[in-house]
Amino acid sequence: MKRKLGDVDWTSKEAPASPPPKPAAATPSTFTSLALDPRLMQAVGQLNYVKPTPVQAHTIPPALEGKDILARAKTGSGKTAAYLLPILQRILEAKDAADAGADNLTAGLILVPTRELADQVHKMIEGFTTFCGKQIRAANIARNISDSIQQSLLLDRPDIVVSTPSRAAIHFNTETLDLTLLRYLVVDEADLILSYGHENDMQVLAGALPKGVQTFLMSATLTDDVQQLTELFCRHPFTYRPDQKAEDGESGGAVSQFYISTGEDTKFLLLYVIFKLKLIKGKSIIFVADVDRCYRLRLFLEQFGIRACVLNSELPVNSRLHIVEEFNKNVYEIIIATDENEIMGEEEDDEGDDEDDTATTTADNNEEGPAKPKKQKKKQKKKKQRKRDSEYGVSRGVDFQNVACVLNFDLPLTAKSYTHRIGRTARAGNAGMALSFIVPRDLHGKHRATSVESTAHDDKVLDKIKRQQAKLGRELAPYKFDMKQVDAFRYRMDDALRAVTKVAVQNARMKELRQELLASEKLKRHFEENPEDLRHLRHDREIKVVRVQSHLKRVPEYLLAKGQAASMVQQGGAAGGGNVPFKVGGGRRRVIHGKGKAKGRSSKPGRKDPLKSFGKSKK
Ligand SMILES: Nc1ncnc2c1ncn2[C@@H]1O[C@H](COP(=O)(O)OP(=O)(O)OP(=O)(O)O)[C@@H](O)[C@H]1O
Repeated sequence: MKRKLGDVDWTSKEAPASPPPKPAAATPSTFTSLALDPRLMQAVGQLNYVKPTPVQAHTIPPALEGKDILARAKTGSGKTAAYLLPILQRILEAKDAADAGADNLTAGLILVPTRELADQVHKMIEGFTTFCGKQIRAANIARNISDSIQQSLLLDRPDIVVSTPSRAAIHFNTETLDLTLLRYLVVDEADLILSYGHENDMQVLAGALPKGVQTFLMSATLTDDVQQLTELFCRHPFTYRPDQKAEDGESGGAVSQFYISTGEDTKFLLLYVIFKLKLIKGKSIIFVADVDRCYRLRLFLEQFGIRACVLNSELPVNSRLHIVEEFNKNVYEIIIATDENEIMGEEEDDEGDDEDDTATTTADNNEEGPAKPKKQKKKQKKKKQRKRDSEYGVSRGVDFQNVACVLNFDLPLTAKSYTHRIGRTARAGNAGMALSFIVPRDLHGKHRATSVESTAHDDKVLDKIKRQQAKLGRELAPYKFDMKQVDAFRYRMDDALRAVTKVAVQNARMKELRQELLASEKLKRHFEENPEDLRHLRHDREIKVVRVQSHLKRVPEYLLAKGQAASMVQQGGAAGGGNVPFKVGGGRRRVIHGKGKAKGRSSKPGRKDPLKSFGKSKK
């Protein structure tokens, strides 16, 4: 266990050899056949889990036998329960058998890269232990609470500690986190943990583990980092790494992926049309390149009466957690998010990167990353001055529930970021769509809305994404709007965009931050005491820093009348490009696919193509 991260030769990207997963026949198809404790089974039932997902079915049995687990399974496939259930089962067994000291030791340590994830995992533990009385106690020490509270939580020797590596290492060093009797270690989002700058902390923790700890490494992609951690923490792990096509087929819920080639200004136009006419049915997450862009989009949409929340590393952690919580309760329909930590961490993918593309592993690479052009470095330096939370993460691991569409308003800089972003939809077997705006080289620069550096790379990144997705048997299809119809909305877009000046964006950013800092204090109490008293605290209030143009809030009839006959969408050229993605919902509704040749026709009888009927919209 005392090996150093740097000791390992990572020239091969293959995971260490291990037996292949057992054949499907040997895997349990129901939770009952997993023979879990009745208290856990009751919770599973309450959570409406009908049967184990493939990763759960394959890994829970060997985990219950005490084997180390290395699991690579797609985003949203249920990896959290795949490690929590066997750990909880074994802790309950130990307690029932009145194992010496079982009541007074920290048996499980779960390491996650971000605070968002720590919160989520802790909530899942609470969910699974609902019927265990006080038998199992878990503490989340990544939370924004004072050191003294963290210490008192740890001194109480919770059965399970959920933490980021840095928090865990701090408490280990001050001897408040006692790992001497640890039995289970989980590294969740293992492909990320090093790229979040946790290398030194992982090293400290690896050296602190007692012999015989059972390790779980869970990841959506297999990178060199995962391999590095495997060597460091695992003993001949049982490896679950299904063929991606089979995985999609088995678990359902693959993401339908589309892209639209467009100019920078037209991105705003399409955004306005898509959301004002409610062309997407259900909740959406819009990803943008940086914090300013969050507010630019929010102010832009606000002028049309479209409310959205922003989510970025600048907001206090309590606000961020509350926003995700409320979004999952369907209080909000649109989140505009940045994933700046990922962008900072991995500006450059190597040519030919695939799903296993390499994340950087320097301890502080949230800020530095690999060598970059001077201009980029300068920009980063500027960003560094802003107060960012390096343990913020939204595109990875966070369980946004029932997201119909991930809209990449700005394309990410790497294919890996793309994979994680689109993983926020089509979770737990649901359908979902990813739509990406691409600014091709020839349209780059022909705009005045804003200059975002990332757009200069869109062509290149799109190629990488396509190659990566093709390897997984998935495809990105072009999607074309009938721009004649869309253009009828352009002057309104122009009016709105003109009002969103740089100063307005800065004011909005400051105003929001002030408000959220105030809210954060309330939220702190809320999280500690009573979750019910903050229903009214909304994060999508109008920011009101630009002049009100009330005419923009409604769409005149004459614009809608034009849409009666023809669909606003022209079907795309590539195979599968005829899909009409814009009717994706939460729950278990499936994407409606058009037939491809017939304009906008739904493949399901009795259901209308929403784009075709947009002329009748009551906007
Ligand atoms: N057996 C199941 N049946 C139904 N829903 C499930 C099941 N297992 C997990 N889920 C739900 O699926 C969603 C995704 O699970 P989870 O967050 O564990 O996925 P993940 O694989 O860790 O995703 P990511 O890689 O993005 O972190 C959660 O809302 C979870 O409650």
